[in-house]
Amino acid sequence: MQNNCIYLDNNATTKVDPQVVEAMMPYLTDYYGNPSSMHTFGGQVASSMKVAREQVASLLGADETELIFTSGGTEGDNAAIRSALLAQPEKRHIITTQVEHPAVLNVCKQLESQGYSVTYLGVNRQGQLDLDELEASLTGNTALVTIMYANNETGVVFPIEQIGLRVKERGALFHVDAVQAVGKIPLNMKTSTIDMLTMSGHKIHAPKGIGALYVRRGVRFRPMLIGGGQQRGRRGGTENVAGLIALGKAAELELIHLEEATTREKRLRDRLEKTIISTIPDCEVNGHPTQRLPNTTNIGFKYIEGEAILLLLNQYGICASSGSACSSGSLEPSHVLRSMGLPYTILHGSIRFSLCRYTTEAEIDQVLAVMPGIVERLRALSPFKSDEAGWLQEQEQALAHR
Ligand SMILES: Cc1ncc(COP(=O)(O)O)c(C=O)c1O
Ligand code: FES
Repeated sequence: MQNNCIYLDNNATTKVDPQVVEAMMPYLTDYYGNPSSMHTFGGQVASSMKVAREQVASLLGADETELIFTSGGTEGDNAAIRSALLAQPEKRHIITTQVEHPAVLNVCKQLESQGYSVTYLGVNRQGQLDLDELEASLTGNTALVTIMYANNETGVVFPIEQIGLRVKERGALFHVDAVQAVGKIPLNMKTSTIDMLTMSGHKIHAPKGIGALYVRRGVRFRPMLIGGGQQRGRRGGTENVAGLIALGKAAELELIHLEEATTREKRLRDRLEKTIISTIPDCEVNGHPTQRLPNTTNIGFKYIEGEAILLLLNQYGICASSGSACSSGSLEPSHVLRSMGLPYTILHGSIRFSLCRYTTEAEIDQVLAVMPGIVERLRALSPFKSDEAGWLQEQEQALAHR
């Protein structure tokens, strides 16, 4: 297996930090007791879990009792949405956006088939929401507003607190999928309007399959997993102890590196992005120039296929992506870029680079060294440019009719 690549796909998943591995290892070997057991052997594990809970709580500015450990982002999103509806059976309306992760969108679609009505807010060309549209959609029947903090594909950040104020005015619950924001944006639940917030371990250098859902004290929670009384009855099942310890350590490290994410990573991202835009013709950044995560850039290269760029980058040992990990490979253009109303050529020629604290100057240099050649090579082969106008019109029309 190849593991010496230049890894610029950190929004898909991240490398587990060696300190995280070290912290979790004893819980896979020596400390295997059940945290719910009466004996000291299990009790020790329960104490370590409490420390992990406090570490995660610190990263979110939450109280440790407000956290439910989950299997990751997908479970957190599902549990939050279902809980909000079960807790308010009289309300039948949900508001979300067109650019959410499938863990929210597909749940909403299923709920529609069960009689709920769902408003999918649109975004503009820069990926931003219209807050007036949100306000106009809110009614007394709205049970839940579920909106992501930052988009996984473009990195566009939504004005979550401004949204939250409007949601609270109308008495709806506010859930935020912050899977991509945690560790990249400072969060403080104590001063926030957010009622529930989803996070996932594997985006912050912890392993896959662990995450947490924050539920504000006082917000009624209806569990999705019902079983033993673990996690104060809010998620049955013996805890993923090693994963949980890992999440705690990863959260502690994210807090230490938060400043770095917003300075060093951003500087590297900006250099990558600016150099590409200024040296390669016919390309542009997708998403708002500043309301964006510090580590993400999504760039559209006209007249070529994003997948083709990725294959050539891969030959140089560079990992990037087009769209999101779960839908790439489908060749369907990204639902996020489509919602932004991007023209056909950019829609198909877009790729995402997402950095992390391990990304180096030298790695960015290497990407910058190969990108112009890759784009030039593909454009030379591209049938699009020769009969650009006619071809484009055809494609735009085809898309409009889907
Ligand atoms: C915004 C967002 N939400 C949810 C998820 C799902 O998280 P997980 O893979 O932990 O289920 C992801 C992961 O890709 C994501 O980017
Ligand atoms: S599950 Fe990660 S991008 Fe879809």
